[in-house]
Amino acid sequence: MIEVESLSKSFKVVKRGAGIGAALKSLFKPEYSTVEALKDVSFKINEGEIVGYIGPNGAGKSTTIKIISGILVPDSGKCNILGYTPWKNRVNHVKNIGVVFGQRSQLWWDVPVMDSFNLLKDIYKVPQKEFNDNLELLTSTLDLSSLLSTPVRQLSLGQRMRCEIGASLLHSPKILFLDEPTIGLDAVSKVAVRNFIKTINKEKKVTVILTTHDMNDIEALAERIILIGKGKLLMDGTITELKNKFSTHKILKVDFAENHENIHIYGTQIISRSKENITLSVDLEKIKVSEVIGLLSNKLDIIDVSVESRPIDEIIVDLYKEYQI
Ligand SMILES: Nc1ncnc2c1ncn2[C@@H]1O[C@H](COP(=O)(O)OP(=O)(O)OP(=O)(O)O)[C@@H](O)[C@H]1O
Repeated sequence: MIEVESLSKSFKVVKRGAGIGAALKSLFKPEYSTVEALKDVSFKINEGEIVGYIGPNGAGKSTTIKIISGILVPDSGKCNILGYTPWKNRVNHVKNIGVVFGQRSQLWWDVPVMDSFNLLKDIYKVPQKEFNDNLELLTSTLDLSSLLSTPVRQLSLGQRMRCEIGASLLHSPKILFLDEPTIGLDAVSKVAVRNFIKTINKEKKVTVILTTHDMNDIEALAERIILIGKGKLLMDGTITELKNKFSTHKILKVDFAENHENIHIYGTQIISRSKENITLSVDLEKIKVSEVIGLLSNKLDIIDVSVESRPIDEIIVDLYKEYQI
């Protein structure tokens, strides 16, 4: 469905020093340097996937999204999305895709949201019946009814983002590119946006490419992640593979009836303890969590047990460290 092959893109930027002298010099005698934003990036994405496209600041994520949505032309490489090359067949390509840039609005600032929706209907030539059906679905699932008559500039960030996502789907695209869709949203709005993305992926089979720094978005939505750093594609795999690779420890919390025993179990480290509970870090390469629970239950009257994996944010930090990005 989406085939990207050896994409490369560099930007020529003017070198600038600090101060007025340097500014004047760069105006009259500019010196240039080249930023290689993408170097030989290739991947394939199948219909119905939700792929998290991640990497640190400046990695090349937005550049990729801009190229595959047809906004930017790469220096070299190929891209085939549902039979079209985005930057060559823009008119046909944009009918297949919806794009949301969390940091930028596609809605007209001073007019009510509904007017923007109607304009998009005309731009994309959406048949009236399809538009009405989509509008009804989007209004109910994204809770837009009270927002449609409000000018965009009067909306809160969360309200605007719900309208942006609605706007991107009015023409029933098969693919959705989301660039930081939950940036700045509160917890409730984030969950609402995530649930909505899951719903349209399941029910309408919309394929989603999601770039975000919020690893909870990735964990909640994406089964597969593609990691990019310094313009290069570094890893392409499932979240489970990633977790297995970096989750060498689990946190085990055990509540028990009062106890005074000293607990020493091979492969574990005590993080905290009191009379009624203990928190252990379990080294999975040395011992299984179930074995630790078994050993503890021989000695103690256990009331409750919980096992936690390492938070995904910490795993990503390790991942970035491993690739030195
Ligand atoms: N229009 C431009 N002109 C010059 N350099 C650019 C331009 N757009 C991007 N770059 C450079 O290309 C590199 C990749 O930028 P890009 O915006 O794709 O990164 P990103 O992964 O989306 O980062 P972030 O997470 O910070 O949004 C950066 O070094 C950036 O400075």
